[in-house]
Amino acid sequence: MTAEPKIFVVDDDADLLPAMVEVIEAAGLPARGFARGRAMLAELDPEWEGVILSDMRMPELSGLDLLAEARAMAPGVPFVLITAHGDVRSAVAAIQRGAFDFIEKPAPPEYLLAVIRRALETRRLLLENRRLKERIARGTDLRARLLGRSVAMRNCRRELAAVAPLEVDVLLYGEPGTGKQLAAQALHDFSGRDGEFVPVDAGALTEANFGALMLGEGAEAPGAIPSARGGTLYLDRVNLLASPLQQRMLALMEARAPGEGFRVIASAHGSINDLRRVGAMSDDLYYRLSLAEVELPPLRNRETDIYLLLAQFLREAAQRHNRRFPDLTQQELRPYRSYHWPGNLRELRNVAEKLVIGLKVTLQPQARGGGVAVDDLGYDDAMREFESSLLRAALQKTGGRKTEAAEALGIPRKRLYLRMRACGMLPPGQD
Ligand SMILES: Nc1ncnc2c1ncn2[C@@H]1O[C@H](COP(=O)(O)OP(=O)(O)OP(=O)(O)O)[C@@H](O)[C@H]1O
Repeated sequence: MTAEPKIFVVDDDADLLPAMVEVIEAAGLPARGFARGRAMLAELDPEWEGVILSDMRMPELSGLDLLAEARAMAPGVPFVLITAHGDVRSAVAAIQRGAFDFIEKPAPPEYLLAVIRRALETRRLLLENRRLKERIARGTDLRARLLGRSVAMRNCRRELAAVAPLEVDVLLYGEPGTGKQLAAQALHDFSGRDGEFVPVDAGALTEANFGALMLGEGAEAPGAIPSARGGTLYLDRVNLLASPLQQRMLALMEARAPGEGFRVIASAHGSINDLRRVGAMSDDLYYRLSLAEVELPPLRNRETDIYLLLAQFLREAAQRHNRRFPDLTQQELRPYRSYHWPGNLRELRNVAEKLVIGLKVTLQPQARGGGVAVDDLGYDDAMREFESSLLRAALQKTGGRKTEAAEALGIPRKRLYLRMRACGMLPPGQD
């Protein structure tokens, strides 16, 4: 039989062993025979979904000794001992030492098969139960890391928990400060991958430094890709990766050996479709990353989370600075819910920090095209923020058609490109 064996049969009797394997396989259960216990132990994997059936009397390693070693190596794998007729003492000892069951010789085939089927079912239920518990633990832990009770956040966590263990690359998208890097780290931690989580700012990669930073060519450090082998490469701001570098990245992703490669989690401020519309992403990379994309919702769409997050960030800041938790009146708190939060959770965290150390906080009322708190961003950044939301809105309205967007804004097409470049919406070299 070529299928993975479900039953290991151990017996030193050269006639009985093949006969038992034959009976079991005839019942549709792939089995493998071993004349020695040690040979079986060498093949035993603690995650195996099968069952061990072993004779009691064997010269090298008795059935009871084999039971003890198998229990130590793979405690969840059921072990059924075959004892001589009337050998009550061995049968009792086997059960006391954790055997699943015992069978007296000579056992009718139907009885043997019934015991094996019961043991297999027990094993299946045990593994299923464990996987279920792991899934629940993953969900609970995600809740503790990515805070928020809003429907948007709950959906987001559900999607993250679903993609975490899969062997697929992921695109996380959302406005600045919505928790993309936090989510990427959580995806890595729950992926079951043994390797490292290696973050790289794709916006800072150039043709000149790509080889050194990504592959370690001519550099002292090993490079991000070798470091992420068996783990996760977090490509932050993938929308800013220049087109030729997108091609190089894609080739490296395609060359990954199954099971040994690095998983890519990319982040961008827009969804895959947005990025394609503004021409920031090649079709090839698009198809690679479009399998799994998860949006991190903006804070203004998670109104019910604001106080909860503020309280948490205040607690953390108070602890960090060894200050007391600030008293805030209802009136002082009211603007927090209606404010636009362009910097999202990062901005809320900064505000909490200011409140704890006693600095003045001014939340500007929302302006059209995205409210911006000049206080927190500074004039230049605030203007850029305003300009990019204006450009994004025009492009969105025209389905990404730049000529029409330029017309709608009343500026020449060339100027639209220049302004998109200035706002980091176009990779260098594309116009
Ligand atoms: N759901 C959340 N619960 C608690 N803290 C959060 C949550 N989301 C984000 N944060 C915190 O907000 C800050 C910004 O998060 P993060 O750096 O992950 O955002 P980002 O989307 O990657 O930002 P950018 O796009 O600017 O790189 C971090 O301090 C992070 O710990």
